[in-house]
Amino acid sequence: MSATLEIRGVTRRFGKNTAVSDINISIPQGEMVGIIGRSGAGKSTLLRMINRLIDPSQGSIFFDGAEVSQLRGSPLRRWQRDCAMIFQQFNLVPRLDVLTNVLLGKLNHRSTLTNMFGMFSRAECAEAVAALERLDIARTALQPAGTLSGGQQQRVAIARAMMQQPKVILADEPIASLDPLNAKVVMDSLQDINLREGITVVTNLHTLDTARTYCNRIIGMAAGKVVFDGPPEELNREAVRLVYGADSNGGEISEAITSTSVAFKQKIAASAGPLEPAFPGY
Ligand SMILES: Nc1ncnc2c1ncn2[C@@H]1O[C@H](COP(=O)(O)OP(=O)(O)OP(=O)(O)O)[C@@H](O)[C@H]1O
Repeated sequence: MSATLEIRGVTRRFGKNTAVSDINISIPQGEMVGIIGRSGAGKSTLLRMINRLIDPSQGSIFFDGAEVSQLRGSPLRRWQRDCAMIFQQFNLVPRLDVLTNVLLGKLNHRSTLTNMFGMFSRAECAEAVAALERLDIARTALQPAGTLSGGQQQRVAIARAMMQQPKVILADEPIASLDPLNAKVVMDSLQDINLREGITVVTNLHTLDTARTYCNRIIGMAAGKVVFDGPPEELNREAVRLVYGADSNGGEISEAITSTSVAFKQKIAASAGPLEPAFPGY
């Protein structure tokens, strides 16, 4: 069954500041969508509204025809299970072992009573190990999660998300804290899940080349609005300028400064002079 995520006229204000302004997006099931934009463009706020970590000030969000922006109680918990979230800082419990962290993804599937006893079934443990194996980190299963590298921790977070058997995965800057090689492993994993399970993936990304490489649709945000929505091949120089703006000297934004990929780093190193980022964080 194909389920579409619909964002209709969604606005979010914080006091007088409008973080997200009248956004309309329709995402059919199975798309891999990258949301790009400068810091403060409203990317995280948008994802957090979809998952209902915060509520819209105006507008509605629908999934498979149901208005998720109105859900309360157990239907809301079901939506938050169907719509798994991955964060830049992994959000694991560092002192708990990796396997238990992954099993925590099952909590929303179980009754409060079962959760109180804290017991996981053999089938759930086997599922968690299989999720870790798929992400090539099963050997870390009994280590405290806090002892793993950033890249490994993000893979644990993805395994935990998979335990929710989600229909949608929202990833908020999933590779922003990782070195380029770990970033690639994490993006490869998200892409594999998208392609093999048909799970919709919507991910905020700081780096344009990552969005181009992995996403079949790119949404560019600037000042809370969608200023680009299309396939990577349509994201031309003019569209990039709309999303990121001109630099402080009025010059063009170079794609390389929105990149952390190994290929771009090598290109920068080989270029004639040092490339100063026009704004920090990109
Ligand atoms: N809880 C909050 N309270 C007040 N203002 C907020 C809150 N969350 C976000 N904002 C504001 O909303 C705007 C959009 O922030 P948001 O974090 O969504 O941007 P972003 O594009 O995700 O940026 P970044 O890439 O730096 O994470 C910013 O002006 C931010 O200061």
